Amino acid sequence: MEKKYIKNKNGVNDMNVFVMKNKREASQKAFELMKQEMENGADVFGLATGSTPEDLYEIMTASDTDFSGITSVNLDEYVGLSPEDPQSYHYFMEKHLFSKKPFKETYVPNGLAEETEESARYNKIIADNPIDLQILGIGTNGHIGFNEPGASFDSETRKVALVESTIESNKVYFEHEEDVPRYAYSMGIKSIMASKKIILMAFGEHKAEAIKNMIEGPITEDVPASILQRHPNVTVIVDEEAGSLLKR
Ligand SMILES: N[C@@H]1[C@@H](O)[C@H](O)[C@@H](COP(=O)(O)O)O[C@@H]1O
Repeated sequence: MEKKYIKNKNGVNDMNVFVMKNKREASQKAFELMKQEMENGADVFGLATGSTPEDLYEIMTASDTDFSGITSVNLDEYVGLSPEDPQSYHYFMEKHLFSKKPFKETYVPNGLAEETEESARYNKIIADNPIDLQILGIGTNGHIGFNEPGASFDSETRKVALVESTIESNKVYFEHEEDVPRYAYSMGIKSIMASKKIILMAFGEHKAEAIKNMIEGPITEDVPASILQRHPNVTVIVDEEAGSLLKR
């Protein structure tokens, strides 16, 4: 089952919003859009971590689609974690996708690198590999990547401090709360906005408020994802729970 809403906004771009029955169907939809983009020549993907894209990555790995011509650029990484650390986003990407499907090139920020050098290195990677299709999740507070509320819409890759609610949400992935890193390297909002197309997915009731604010609320740095209203090509794919507060 699929319902499509185009949210008309005065003076800003329309967003394609698909409300799907569940995460599986939503991820299948995202995969179809991804394949369409590949047929249209897309060869650089911006990729995300977290529970949101897990099913999409599973569908990608189970498919016979060839990704060996695709370059991927990930959104973020925890500062202080090595790529081999099972809690790192490097490890997550290897486990869920890269170890199963060969890509041409894969980039993730290096959590062990020094701040200034790493930010410059990653900004150059993004400049050299303009993103055709960016996959996004969303935090319960409306963050994208690790761009927390208050992040400048002009931001590029940099070291960011995670806010308390993000640490709280992410502690389920760690044995002890004090193990959750307090900082991350994150692609900035300006770089996310530079991608040609964006697919943002969200699942579960706990995301409903963020989805409503992102699509129907004012464009404000207090809700980082609200900037997507200004992007010319965004598709939002949610399950019924995450879409439950949207106006029909
Ligand atoms: N930095 C990541 C984001 O890229 C992700 O979209 C979000 C939601 O996570 P989840 O998909 O697990 O709900 O939070 C994390 O903190």
